[in-house]
Amino acid sequence: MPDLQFAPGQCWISDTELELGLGIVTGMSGRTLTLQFSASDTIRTYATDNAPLTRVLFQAGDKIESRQGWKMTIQSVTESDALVTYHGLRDNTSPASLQEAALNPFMPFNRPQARLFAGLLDKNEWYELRRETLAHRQRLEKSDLIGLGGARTELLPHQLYIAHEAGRRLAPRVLLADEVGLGKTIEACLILHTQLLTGRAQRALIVVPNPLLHQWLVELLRRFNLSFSLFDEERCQAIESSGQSENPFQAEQLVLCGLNLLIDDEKRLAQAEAGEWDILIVDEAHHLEWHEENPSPAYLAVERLAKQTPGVLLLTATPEQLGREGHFARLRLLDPDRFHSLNQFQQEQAQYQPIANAAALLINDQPLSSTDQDLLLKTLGQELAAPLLAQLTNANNATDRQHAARTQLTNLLLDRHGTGRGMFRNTRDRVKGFTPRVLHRYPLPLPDIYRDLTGHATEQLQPELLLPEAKGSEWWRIDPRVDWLINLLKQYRQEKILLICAHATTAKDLEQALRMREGISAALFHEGMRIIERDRAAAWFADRDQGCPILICSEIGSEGRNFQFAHHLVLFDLPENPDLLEQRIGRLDRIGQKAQVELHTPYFEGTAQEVLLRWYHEGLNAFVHTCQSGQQILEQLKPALHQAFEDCYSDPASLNLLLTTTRQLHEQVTRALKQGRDHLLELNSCRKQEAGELVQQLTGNDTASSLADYMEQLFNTFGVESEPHSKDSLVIRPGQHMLTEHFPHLPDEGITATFDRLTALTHEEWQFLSWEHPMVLDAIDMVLESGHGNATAAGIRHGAIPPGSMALELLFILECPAPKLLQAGRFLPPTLLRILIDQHLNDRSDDIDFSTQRAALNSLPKTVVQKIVTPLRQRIQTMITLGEQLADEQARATLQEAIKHMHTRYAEEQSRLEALRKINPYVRQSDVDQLQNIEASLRRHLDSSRVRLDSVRLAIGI
Ligand SMILES: Nc1ncnc2c1ncn2[C@@H]1O[C@H](COP(=O)(O)OP(=O)(O)OP(=O)(O)O)[C@@H](O)[C@H]1O
Repeated sequence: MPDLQFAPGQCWISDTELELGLGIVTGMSGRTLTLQFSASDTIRTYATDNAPLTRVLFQAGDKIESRQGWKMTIQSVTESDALVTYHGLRDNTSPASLQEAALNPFMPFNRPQARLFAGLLDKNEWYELRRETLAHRQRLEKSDLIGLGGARTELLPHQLYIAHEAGRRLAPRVLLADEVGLGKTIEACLILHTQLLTGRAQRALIVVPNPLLHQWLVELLRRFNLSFSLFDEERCQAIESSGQSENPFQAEQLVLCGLNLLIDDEKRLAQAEAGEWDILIVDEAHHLEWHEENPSPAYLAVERLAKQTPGVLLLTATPEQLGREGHFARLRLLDPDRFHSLNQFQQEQAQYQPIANAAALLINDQPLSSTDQDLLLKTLGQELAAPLLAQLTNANNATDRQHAARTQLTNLLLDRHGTGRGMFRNTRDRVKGFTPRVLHRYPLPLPDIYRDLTGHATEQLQPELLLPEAKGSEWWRIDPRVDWLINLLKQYRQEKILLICAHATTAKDLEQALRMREGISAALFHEGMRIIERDRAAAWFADRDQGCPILICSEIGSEGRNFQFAHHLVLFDLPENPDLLEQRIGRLDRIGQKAQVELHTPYFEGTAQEVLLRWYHEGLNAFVHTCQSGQQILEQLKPALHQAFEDCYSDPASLNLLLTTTRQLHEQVTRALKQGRDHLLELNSCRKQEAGELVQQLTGNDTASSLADYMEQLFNTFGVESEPHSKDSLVIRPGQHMLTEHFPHLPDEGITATFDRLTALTHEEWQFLSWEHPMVLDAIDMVLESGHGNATAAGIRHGAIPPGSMALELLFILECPAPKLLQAGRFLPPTLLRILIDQHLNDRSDDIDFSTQRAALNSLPKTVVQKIVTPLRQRIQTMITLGEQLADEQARATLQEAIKHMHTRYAEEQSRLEALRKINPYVRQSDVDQLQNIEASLRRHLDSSRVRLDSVRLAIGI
């Protein structure tokens, strides 16, 4: 590079760091010079012989700005002692002069035409990368599936349906109540992911039972790349004492904390309440006990948070575990205005039956009686229902028209009734694909030590707890269940076994028994251990090679944890609560379980243990099948069950009567649930067709994804090294000569990554690169926010551009500056408008596309380009002005289309909500109002959309 001619007071700009703004030469010494970049408060020293700097020189016609802020259009330029002075009209009124050192250092210098005229040109490949990036951003912002495809998850229809439904709402308030192990955590995270990526939420608080904290933390990071801060008392104190923030909950955007932190300490709760969250997620929400007169502290805490937070997601697999009252209470947290009276709620629940019946007839393609038709007319309104019913019942209509009417009526019914919008509940029966569950029963004789124990018959369920502690004659030395367990472990030597019992004492004793009697190492998991110890125990158990064969848990192990890598579950005792039994089994019987689930239950013959086991198995069929009705039946039959515990010695025949009654009730309740409210709820929790389409679209996106090619181009341009690692994976690391100091989310040691979903699911230690991965999103921003690639010039051999002539390719962006949460991009994403003008001012946009003829483009030395550009500056400016006019015309049509699309969407949505509101009290008036406000605001912002020149490419015929 030739030596550049520098002099103090001159204005230069850094080729590699445009963001520094204008720099003034402040000193020269030997072979170095110093520049001061006042805009960025930076001083840089360069070697004079290879400084990456370009001289800033303006010409007549250019607009410049002084340090004081006044503007001037240059009329002439003079030079003295290597410094230039500009002359023109100050603010277009009085004559003025401005020395180059007095230019405003903040003057934007990454505008493409300014760079073109200043000779600050990038390589052609940069321009191409920019153009592709603009096109990708446009596609991504318009997508309706944001947040759903980027997580490391299988694309499961029932989850995607819910996440798509709720994730797109502004401030979703829903109860996620899928049966155990169907993926509520994943659903909640998908909703959260969508809310965060679309800007609908920025601050999120997740509250979970303490034992599940780490599992959540890991799932959020590993599957969703969401880095939450784990809050406990220690962390709060650390933030307070560091002075970072008075309220620790204000110090972070994404916070995960245990429920106990909030209920144990009023100060922490008040701080969390003042956290200004956009969304609150509460896991295992059935813990929030509520009675009309006496709500629990946990309930009250969450109630306070839910009042302050626009979006609320409550998760529970067993919404009715604490009875209907509890269910009502959770819905009340979501919408206190709607659910103000338990009594009214219960009455409404009973009224859904006829509507559910009609929906079932429609879904099952069965004829509608005149009573059913009347009901549809009454519930949906004449206007809507009458034409559809006519279409359905007209025998002359083609079957596909009848089918369409049937589907539409079903959709209307599902839309407008029940807890549809406020609650989702998928069941195993509908989701399907789960492995079978098999029960193995092991009758054992009741040992004498337990025979004479006085106490309540229910205490026989865990008789070991009644024995006084006595060293040397502990229960586990004599209890036949322990011998049985040792044998089982020997039988399944190669397998992992999860054991759950009701109490921590039993768990601890069992661990001791296995160790002392057989030298078997067992991991322990109970409430007396610290969370970190529990996590360690779970990890030891999970370790395939070095891990222990058995994990012994007290009841807390039965909630929320993922142990589906094992398929043997020992129910050392049985809980007296069907939902709890399902929770226990759900540790293994959950998504991801590949083998048949083996349930092992030892019991003492002729005792309450046998009664309970038979009641569950022969009465409720609760072992091999999820029992939805169990809780309700227990409420009715509890006294009879307890009586059977008492009578098992004296009157074994009474048990048969109880079993018969239970079976009958089970059938009845199951039938009612299938037909009634819950059935409607199930149908609405995953509409098969829409869910299937979502899976199809996302799978299509995965396979058609051009991400790998795009990222390769990006890596090459930025100097990031990438090389294949193994099939479907690559290693990415910072290169020796990177263009930026840091490439986003690329640590010094590099990463291994894959673009393939299946590979990502089996290799959780690798990054899953999708269009939603933070590395990709931040790299897109980096390309677009820097001016890189927005001005280039190339020599071209092209029939339409004879040697010596030129053409200008202009990339404009039509953009709607609007707050992120309005999601204007759904209608008008930043839209790329490409215009190509030749030297004779002809629009050649449709004839010439350089991107398809990259080989014909040749790079030209900067000095050559500048020699060509300088005398043609006026002409180039005219070409740009013409391009702007053409782009404006194109933009008008695009904008009209976007506004029309937006109106149609909102009109549909509004009329749907208005109609829903009339008949479904679960739809809030605020939902309808909100929709109207959003539409008005969107319209305002769309109207103020503008076209901006993003990049230029000068093509010079050679
Ligand atoms: N789409 C998915 N892709 C991959 N794994 C999944 C998916 N959905 C769920 N899983 C896995 O299945 C298991 C159950 O999911 P999750 O914990 O979300 O269920 P849950 O309904 O919250 O369970 P519980 O009722 O026990 O709280 C977890 O190990 C989870 O990682």
